[in-house]
Amino acid sequence: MFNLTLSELSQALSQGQFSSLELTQALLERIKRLDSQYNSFITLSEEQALLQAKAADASRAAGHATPLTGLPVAHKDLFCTQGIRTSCGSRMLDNFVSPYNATLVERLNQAGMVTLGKTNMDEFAMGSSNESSYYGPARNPWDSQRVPGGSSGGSAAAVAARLVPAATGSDTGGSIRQPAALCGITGLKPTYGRISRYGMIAYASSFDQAGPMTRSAEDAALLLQAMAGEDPLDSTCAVHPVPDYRASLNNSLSGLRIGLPKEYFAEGTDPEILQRVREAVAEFEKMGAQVKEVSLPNTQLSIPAYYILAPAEASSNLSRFDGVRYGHRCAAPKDLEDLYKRTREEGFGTEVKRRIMVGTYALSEGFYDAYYRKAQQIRRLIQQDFVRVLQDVDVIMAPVTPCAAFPLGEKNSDPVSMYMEDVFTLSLNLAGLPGMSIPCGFSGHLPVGLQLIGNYFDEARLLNIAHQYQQVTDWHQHTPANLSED
Ligand SMILES: NC(=O)C[C@H](N)C(=O)O
Repeated sequence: MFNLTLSELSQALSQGQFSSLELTQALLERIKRLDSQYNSFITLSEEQALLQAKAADASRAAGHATPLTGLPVAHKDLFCTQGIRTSCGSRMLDNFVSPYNATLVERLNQAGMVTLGKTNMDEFAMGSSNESSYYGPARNPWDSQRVPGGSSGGSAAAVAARLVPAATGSDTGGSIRQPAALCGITGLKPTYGRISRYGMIAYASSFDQAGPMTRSAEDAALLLQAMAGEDPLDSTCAVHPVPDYRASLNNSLSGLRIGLPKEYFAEGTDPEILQRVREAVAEFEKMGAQVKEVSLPNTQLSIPAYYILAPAEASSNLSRFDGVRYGHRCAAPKDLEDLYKRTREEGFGTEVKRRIMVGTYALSEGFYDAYYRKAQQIRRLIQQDFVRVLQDVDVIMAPVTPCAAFPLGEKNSDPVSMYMEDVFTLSLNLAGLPGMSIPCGFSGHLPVGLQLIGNYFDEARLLNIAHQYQQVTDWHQHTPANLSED
């Protein structure tokens, strides 16, 4: 049962092959047995999970099951969960239990899903390797000496290790797609505003977007269906109709126009990765797609622009962690200033402090025009590049990452080399566009991701393209060798 997708599990539950309670117990047992190898969970919510599973079985028996009823899920530890700790991977929130659920969590609960626990992540979602977590790094199930990517590394590792069939993630500059690529799973970052951010701990509010991390595009469609849609509690959440994502999964790709941005195929990327991406594109040509080269000329400006704007927003968002209202509070403060200083000194890790300082500097009097304003102008140019190209093509295809999963510790001491990991992912966040990562082969023993970039609110098309690819290839079904005996 561990290798089944959400869609297959849903069918097995409706046919009575096993109950949600049995499935939940089996997965909890498996997590307890294996997760010391991956460190993919920060918190297990066993008690609540068993209650939710029993309730799901009861509602199925009463004839009220939805396609998600009784299916297990894990949430990245930045989604607030009532009664279950939400740490955001930080000492600052190590003791924080939210009094309410994030809208996304609430919606999946309402659909009958069972929350197994909260997954590991880079502290406050800042990182591309999961190594900045206060709870220690998560590890890649394909090679435990390597990183799973970040910041949603725990979610990706848990899904890849078959500890849970699906998890939630968030993507500010690549945090769903990059770990999905490094762990060989399917990850979708929807259009900015497609899913409510209410109850998702804010990092960079104009970029942050939640999304599903699954083993197939079909499962991503199933989860997105329940997650997407307008929310009066988040004013940036889009008022835009939610289509039936599964209805278009089997549309033909004949005539599909694919753009390959030449800036994403330049030197500096692992040649094996470029080769796998080209092979994947050839599969689409066999299905009747037309391919042409396109140009996104401002691509090389996306890293400097993002690493001004995201820290600027973070420096503002994280000012709320002051030891007064909730979270960590230093012992015996002398006065208010001492309380702020020591609380923040003790509560935040190195990368978070670095970004708060960079962001505060970029926003400060006299530097604002040189950095923040310039970066906003670049953001607009990058967005215009995409808008122009997406008038001529239906989808842009590219690598997700410049290299496969790297060894733990390799980039940790050099922030810029870590930031370079995001070179192919964060321009989408600057533009607010949707993107996906799907497995498309291997570089050595490590998985490679293919990135699909679509127009605003065109998630249905991305899911259709990914699903069709997964009908003619089996990369998404590969399992890390040490797990195949289960
Ligand atoms: N949160 C993200 O999307 C990860 C990105 N690497 C960052 O550190 O900002």
